[in-house]
Formats: sequence, C-alpha cells, structure tokens
Amino acid sequence: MRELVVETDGLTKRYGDRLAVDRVSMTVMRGEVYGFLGPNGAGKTTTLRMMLGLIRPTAGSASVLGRPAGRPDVTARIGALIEGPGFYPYLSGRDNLRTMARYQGLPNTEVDRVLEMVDLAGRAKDAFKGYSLGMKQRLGVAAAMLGSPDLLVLDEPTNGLDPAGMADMRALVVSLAEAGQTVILSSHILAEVQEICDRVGVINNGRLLRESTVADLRGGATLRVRATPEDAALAVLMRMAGDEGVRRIGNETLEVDLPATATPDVVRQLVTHSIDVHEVAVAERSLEDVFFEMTGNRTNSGQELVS
Ligand SMILES: Nc1ncnc2c1ncn2[C@@H]1O[C@H](COP(=O)(O)OP(=O)(O)OP(=O)(O)O)[C@@H](O)[C@H]1O
Repeated sequence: MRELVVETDGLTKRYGDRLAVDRVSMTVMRGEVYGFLGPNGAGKTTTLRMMLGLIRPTAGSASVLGRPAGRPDVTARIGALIEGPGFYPYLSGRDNLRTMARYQGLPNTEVDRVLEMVDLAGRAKDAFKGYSLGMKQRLGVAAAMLGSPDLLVLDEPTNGLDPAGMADMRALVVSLAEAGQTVILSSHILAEVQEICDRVGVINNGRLLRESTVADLRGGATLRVRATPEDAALAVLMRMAGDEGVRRIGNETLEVDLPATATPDVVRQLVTHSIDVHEVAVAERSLEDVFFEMTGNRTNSGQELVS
C-alpha cells in the first residue's frame, strides 16, 4: 500500500452564495506528481489553500501527512509556491533564500543545495529584480524546497512563463519527482499535466469530476479508418463496435471505438464486404478531448482550458 500524503473528504468552501469548492474528495500518494487540472476559477487555488491551512473549509476536511491540515507541525512539512512568493527585489537570489532559511532555522548550506536543484547557482549572486520571470519562478520553487518538505505544492508554476521557461519548469518538476519528491501541481494547461503527472484530478465549477491516472483518463485508443464507400464501411464497423462506437469525422474517415489490436479484424471485415480500405490509423485521445467530454469546455489553442 502506498502511503497517502493528502486526503480530503467532502472538502467545501463557500464564499457568500458562491460554492468555490464543492465536496471535493481527493487523494495524493507519496512520490507521485499529482496534476490538479481545471479552467480558471474552477476552485484549484481555494482547494490548495485549504490543504495548506491558509483558509478554513466551510465543510468537510483535509488531512495532510496523516494529520489535520493547518496544524503547524504539518504546515512545516509542506513547501508551497502559491500566488507568487514575496522576495526582496534588491537582494540577490541567494540572500533572499538565506533570509528565509534563517527564519526557519536552516543553515546556509541548505540554500546552496536548493539553488543547485533549481539550476540557479550560477546566478545566485544577482539581484532578484534582474531575474527573468522563469528564474523568479524557479527561485520560488527553491524557497518552497528549503528544508526538504515532504510535500511540494505548486499552484500554476508555469503561469506567465514563455515556452522556454515552461519547459524549464516542467524539467525541474520531473527532476524533483525522480528524486522522490511528492508534488501537487495545479494547471489549466492539459499538455503539461499530460506530460509530467502520474495522476490527475479534474476540477470544474468546484466539483472534482474525475481522479485517475493520465492513461485511464484518456481511455483506450480509437481507430481512424478511411474507407469507401463510406456508408457501407459505417454499417460494417457499427456491427463491430456498436452504433455509438462509430463516428463520421469527415474526409471519408470514420472514428471507431476499438483498440489497436482490432486492426486486422477491421481490415478483414471491410475487405470481405468489398470495401476499399485507404488508411487505418491508431488515434490516442488527448487529455483535452477527454476534458471536453466531461465539461463541455473547449480549449484554447489546443492547449489551455478556458472557462
Ligand atoms: N476570497 C474569495 N472571496 C470570494 N470568492 C472567491 C475568493 N477566492 C476565490 N473565490 C471564487 O472562488 C472560485 C474558485 O476560485 P479559485 O481561485 O480557487 O479557482 P482556480 O481554479 O484556482 O482558478 P485560477 O486558475 O483562476 O486561480 C472563483 O469563482 C473565485 O472567484
């Protein structure tokens, strides 16, 4: 049994008559990168803030590392990057972290360790105000890593970064995960969650719609079959995959809910019925497709979720 690091039970937050978080029950296991995915305003930050004990739930509960969220001994074991950390602009990256380390009773060697981890050691002497946005975010992660917390909570760590900065941040999270760090990362960018997370919780309008591995969420692959005449092919494929299991997607192509292993049988059946098979391709559903099915929210530029 893998150890539970976070468990929420019916976690709810109401602001006036607005339910920001609505009975969310989620679990995060030790050593995994958990992607908390949802459009802007879905309730991600509010949920994370309750986990960190920064705000109180209206109902339900959150436990972190086996104890109620918000207890000082629990909070001390969580590192968080949530709504931009406050750094002194005229101090260097290293001096900013040294100030924080001292406050937590940690030695300067700990500062050097985390700067190394986020690949900022070479620029540690430069003033914070001269850092790029990506470097500022990495320093934020370094600050969260001070003292080797059991759990790292990163709220939209790639928000506002350029593509290179985003790639750097993803690589950083992957390297932390490889070192055994448990990470919860919120994001509205599907591609990034798909790339780096083990499991995903999908949240929309405060409700947790699904919690599963990325692979399970995406479900099995489908086949794309281009065959003529299309109507005859449709009839044959519907006998194989059911009426609901076949869709026309244009260009004489049908999408069929059958696994890749069904390809030989599909081709054989079509040919037996004197249907010309021009192309059969295995198409994996992206997380974006799945999210759209669950929420009805089409995504922006194929990457981002918009509410
Ligand atoms: N302090 C507050 N007072 C009133 N409403 C709030 C407060 N904090 C959040 N909300 C509302 O709760 C809902 C969820 O917000 P939350 O910030 O948790 O979403 P999110 O998924 O993190 O989105 P984003 O990516 O935009 O931060 C939103 O409708 C927001 O307007």
